[in-house]
Amino acid sequence: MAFLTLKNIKKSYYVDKEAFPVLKGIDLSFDRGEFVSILGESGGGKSTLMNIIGGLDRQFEGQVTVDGQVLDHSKERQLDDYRRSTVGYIYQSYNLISHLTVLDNVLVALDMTTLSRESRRQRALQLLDQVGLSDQVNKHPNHLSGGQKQRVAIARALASDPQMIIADEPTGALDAENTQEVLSILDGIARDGKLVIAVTHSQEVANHGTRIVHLADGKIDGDVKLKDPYPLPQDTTNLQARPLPATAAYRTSFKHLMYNFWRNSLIMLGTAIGIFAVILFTGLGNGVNGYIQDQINSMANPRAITVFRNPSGKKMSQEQLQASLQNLSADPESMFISDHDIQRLRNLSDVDRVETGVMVPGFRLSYRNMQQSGTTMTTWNHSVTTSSIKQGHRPGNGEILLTKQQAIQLTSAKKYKSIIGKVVHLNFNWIDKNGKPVQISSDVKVSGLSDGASASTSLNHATMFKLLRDNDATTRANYVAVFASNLNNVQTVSNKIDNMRDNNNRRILGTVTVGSVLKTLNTYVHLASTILAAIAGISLLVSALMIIVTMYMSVSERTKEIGILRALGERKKDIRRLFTSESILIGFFSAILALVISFVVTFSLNHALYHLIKYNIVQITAGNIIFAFVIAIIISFIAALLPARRAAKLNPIDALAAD
Ligand SMILES: Nc1ncnc2c1ncn2[C@@H]1O[C@H](COP(=O)(O)OP(=O)(O)OP(=O)(O)O)[C@@H](O)[C@H]1O
Repeated sequence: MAFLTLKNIKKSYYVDKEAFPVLKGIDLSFDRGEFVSILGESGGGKSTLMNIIGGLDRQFEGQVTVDGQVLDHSKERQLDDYRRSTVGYIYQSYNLISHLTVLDNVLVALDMTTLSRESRRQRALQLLDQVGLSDQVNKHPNHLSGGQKQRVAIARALASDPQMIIADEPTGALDAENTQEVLSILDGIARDGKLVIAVTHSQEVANHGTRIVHLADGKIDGDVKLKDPYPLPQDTTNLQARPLPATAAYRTSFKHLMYNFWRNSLIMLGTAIGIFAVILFTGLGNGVNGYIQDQINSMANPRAITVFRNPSGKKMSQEQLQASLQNLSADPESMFISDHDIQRLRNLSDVDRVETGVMVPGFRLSYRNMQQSGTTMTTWNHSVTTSSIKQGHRPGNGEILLTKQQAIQLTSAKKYKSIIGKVVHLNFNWIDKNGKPVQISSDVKVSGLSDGASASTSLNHATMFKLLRDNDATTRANYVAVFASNLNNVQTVSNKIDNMRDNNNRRILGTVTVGSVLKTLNTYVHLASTILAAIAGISLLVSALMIIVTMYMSVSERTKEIGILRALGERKKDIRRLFTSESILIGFFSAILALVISFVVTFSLNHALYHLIKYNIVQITAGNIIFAFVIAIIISFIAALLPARRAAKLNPIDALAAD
């Protein structure tokens, strides 16, 4: 049984629905060990026939049987396997892949065999040695002569050890010497027991073979046997073919990326700038958030919840509650918190400590002949951090902490610090147990000065209570500082306090937390950094468009390569992956570049601003880095989808015909 049989092959091309018959019923059979030349006039359909035999053309009538198996042209997969394992192509115009070295051009075919990586390399080197190119393996094709190029193409065609070599005018572009060399190589291939079918215009070339088939007007009009086919060798173990592994696609993409290094570097730089902007703005958002938190925490204990009486009995916002503090002077009694309620606060879960305090809405200070009126004086509690004391220390027994402003008013802008340690006279009104007004007045020593913003004028608890008791004033608390056991509990505890009800189901207490102020601030910062990151996202979108354009350009530049790879047996999927993998590599390297830029800029910004704010204002987290990589890879993958799809859909014959 013949190795290859063609039965009644008919093929027409259609131009504007008009059929142009090219092959009009071809019946041929070929054996291994034959070197068949196909002769015929130009336009006679020789290349068309070769494409059908080679499994590149699926639109024809008739039957092709190879090694006893009928090729099913409706099954693309089967044809891919057939081209990969059974056919090797040699073209007039060599069709080497220009961005790959001579060695890599041969390895492209070997990647689709089951040989180990090292064996593939060894085989490629051995084949190149056979065609006399062992000293050219690392050159790129454009540095080779025509004859050398054709020998690389022959080595590539033989790489996967196919049973059949199809050569379309293999010597058409070669001089006499190179023609002789190529012909003797082809002859050697047939001697090795393979079927060689070569299309040629030259009778002289044709005479080299074992058989000449003549094609005219779409039919066979001559079939002359010059010699017997070469005998088949005893050892017929063939290489096993396999589909192209993904790693090979990534390797080829990487090489292509490197081949167009400068162009790709610019694209990566463009993409990296977009990713960098996203990283920077999110890092800046983190930094500003942290900075504000740090600032507030240095002034007030974030676990502290300041509790006041809720005079309305209804739900109140923090602002409404603070506004209601004017009741402290208008109706002080309405603001006292009962012992029972304080006990309820102490009984709450997740609470570390409860400190009762008194807040006095107005007071007067005198020092020597200077007078000063203040609006709020409180008992010192642990919600205020000592860092808000700028000079001196927190008030001890018989002491008072003033604000810097008060000190200036009682002395002068220059000598205000001199008041620390001096005795001032304090005077304020409060009420007794029956609600009658009481005047309180006493000498107190200035312990220190606060910045005024985070700590008001304060006495310690013992001093305040002693003053009140000595003057028969009530010592009932009108505010309580409650400390949550940890930061995460602040909101829950605060909500519980806000929700405490009396017998009439009216709310009793209201809370003020630093955390909620912080939360509002952070919401704004978060919003601002999200907006900035979204703007940066637009530049990412531009980067994605840039990748799409580049990939489309790459597809049209590499159309011929797509044809070559399809002829070698690559599937549509492999072609798609060729482009998606390149794009993903671009995304990946862009992300690395973006990270380098981000770290340099972050370091410089933080370094430049540190002495101003004592804080690293840009803070890039591991999450930001992972996000940058994920987004870069997703964007580059999506950007490559359409171009890759277009590449995969190309008809291999049209792709091979591309310039
Ligand atoms: N895609 C196509 N669409 C329409 N007509 C085509 C197409 N490809 C080839 N043809 C036509 O089919 C005929 C046969 O072409 P083919 O390339 O097979 O001839 P050939 O014998 O190989 O010619 P040559 O020796 O000049 O290379 C020619 O007339 C050509 O114009």
